[in-house]
Amino acid sequence: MSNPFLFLEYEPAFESLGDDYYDVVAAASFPLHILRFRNDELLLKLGIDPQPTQDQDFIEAFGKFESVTQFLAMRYHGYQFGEYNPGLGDGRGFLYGQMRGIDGELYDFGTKGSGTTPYSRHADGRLTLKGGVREVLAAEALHRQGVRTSRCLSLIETGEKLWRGDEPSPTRSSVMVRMSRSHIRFGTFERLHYFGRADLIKKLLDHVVEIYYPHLLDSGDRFVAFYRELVQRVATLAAQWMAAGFCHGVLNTDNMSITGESFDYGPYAFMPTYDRTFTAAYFDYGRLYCYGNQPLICRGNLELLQRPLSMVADSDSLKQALDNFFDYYRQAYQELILKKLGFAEGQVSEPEELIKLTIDLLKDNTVGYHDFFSQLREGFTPLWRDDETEILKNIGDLKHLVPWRHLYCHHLQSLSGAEMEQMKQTLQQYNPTTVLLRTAIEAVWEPIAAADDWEPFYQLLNHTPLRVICWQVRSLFKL
Ligand SMILES: Nc1ncnc2c1ncn2[C@@H]1O[C@H](COP(=O)(O)OP(=O)(O)OP(=O)(O)O)[C@@H](O)[C@H]1O
Ligand SMILES: [Mg+2]
Repeated sequence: MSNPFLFLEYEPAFESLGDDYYDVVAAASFPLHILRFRNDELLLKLGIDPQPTQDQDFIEAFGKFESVTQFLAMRYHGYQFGEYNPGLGDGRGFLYGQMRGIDGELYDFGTKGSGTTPYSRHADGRLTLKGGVREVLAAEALHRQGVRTSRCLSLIETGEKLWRGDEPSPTRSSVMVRMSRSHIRFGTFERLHYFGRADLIKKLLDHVVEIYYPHLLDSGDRFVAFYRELVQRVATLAAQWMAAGFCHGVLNTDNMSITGESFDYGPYAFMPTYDRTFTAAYFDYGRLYCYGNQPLICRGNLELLQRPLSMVADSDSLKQALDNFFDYYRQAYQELILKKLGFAEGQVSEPEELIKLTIDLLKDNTVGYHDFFSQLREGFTPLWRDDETEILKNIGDLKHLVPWRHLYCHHLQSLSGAEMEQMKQTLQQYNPTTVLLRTAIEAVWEPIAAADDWEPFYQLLNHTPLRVICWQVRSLFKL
């Protein structure tokens, strides 16, 4: 059986823009290739049957880099912690190829840890195995919580010794392949602005609208229409992170995708208790990218993007489009928190007070952010509607609990019996059973580091019952 990755119909969309936007690079060769993770769910999205796909196929394509495509290190700059950095670009990765999913969308395979490029700046071009494990886990956890995110297709251990300041060293190496909706970043446009290339900005914008926003092709000013929709997508993404209790950690403009998708999971963390100052990156001394700042930072990054875009689009219209950011954010955040509380869309007519009281309760007590919602999911019974003292009765003596229970019960009383039944499902769908707190990640990493024991890693990933995947395979291939 031939390797499906070498026979995919790759579509060189980004490559066709020409070499103003990238450098053709070669992959490193590694002393060892052990496949540590393969994402069969993504194969289904590409129309590839996982069953005959061998581990060796992944290794050949995404570890040894046998390929039918050219590898492109994408050029970009970015604002990092507020400072403009013109020395960026893919320094340890490249665009491996682009292909259509069965949904008709164009996807990227992008590598991380695949060797040096002209943008490596004296660094080694590598990814630590722990870094790869962390990125796989984050992407899958966020995906399961409904966050619009890139996902990892494969992680291969590569047998080199790496030296890092933030991991006990030498540490193990890996190479990852990520599937994302695009690796074009805000910083891709910022670089073109830096060089004063309005022509290249226009060409790239035409490409972005054509490929990623085709429904806007007939809009009056399609560049402004693209920006308007991007504002909404990024505001929604920020709301998804906030509801998931997730702190991305490095919201530089080179880590912001023009499709409004979340990606690059380096020093991220899920917060244990509600704390707006919770900060993921140890080097973020000023807490610039703390949990509570994320919406504001996203808005700020969108504002910075107006500089390159205004070289080819009306700047007043761009400014106006950004005015809607916090309306979009608030609406998306409210909907998500209501779902975490078990309510379906439209069931709570004036949700502001309930949401405020819920956040006050989480903020002013030491109850875990995820634990609170887990207890709702586990404890829920339709009887709560008749007796508010039964609601979360074992959670302990919390500040704001009495008024919170009263208000929650009031909203339950407006639901029908059928809606109360549906509530259980909503609570289960929006509140995951496993949360990726730092302790959970360390509990997965320690056995790998100490005894090369990968079982806890696979267990943490294996939420989706096998029968669901089998069913998907069967229905896809009409078995
Ligand atoms: N070990 C390394 N070798 C070479 N370049 C690196 C290395 N680590 C980071 N870089 C470069 O530093 C910049 C910032 O890194 P950052 O951690 O945001 O991105 P990344 O994680 O490498 O990649 P991505 O944003 O695609 O997930 C990027 O240009 C990246 O390519
Ligand atoms: Mg990055």
